[in-house]
Amino acid sequence: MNILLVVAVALIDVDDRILIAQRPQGKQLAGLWEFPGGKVDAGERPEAALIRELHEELDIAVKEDCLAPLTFASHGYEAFHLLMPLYVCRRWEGLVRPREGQAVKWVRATDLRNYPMPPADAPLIPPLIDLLG
Ligand SMILES: Nc1nc2c([nH]c(=O)n2[C@H]2C[C@H](O)[C@@H](COP(=O)(O)OP(=O)(O)OP(=O)(O)O)O2)c(=O)[nH]1
Ligand SMILES: [Mg+2]
Repeated sequence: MNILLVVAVALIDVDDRILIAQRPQGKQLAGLWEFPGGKVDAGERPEAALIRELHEELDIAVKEDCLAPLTFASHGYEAFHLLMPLYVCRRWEGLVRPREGQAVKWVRATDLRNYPMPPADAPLIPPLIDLLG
């Protein structure tokens, strides 16, 4: 069994809303809403991977000490087993600007269930509701 390590983040704004992004057409799980992030490259530290992904996908700069671990997803997909730490981040530099054509939305934790997400993400929602209400 192949374990795929993916890092993701709940970016939280001053009104306690969370950023979700819609996976672009042509990608696996296209159309579903996800937490920004992506695959950790070989030899890359998870936090460095997340900082890189946030720059690539959203054009923001995040400092490592602004990333706090919250929970993780562990989910068996057909082709691999996903292990995905979820960080929270309330501070970054720059304005969120989707660079890969993806739609983004700021939503309350209690509204996350209204957006179809990958199956791995369902267990991530209660800890976010606990944190933010
Ligand atoms: N970023 C992210 N990926 C998720 C979430 N939930 C979930 O099952 N995944 C899965 C979908 C993909 O199989 C994998 C992430 O892969 P990806 O294709 O987004 O990786 P990436 O950003 O590095 O993109 P790429 O360069 O490989 O195209 O994790 C989530 O909330 N956020
Ligand atoms: Mg990604």
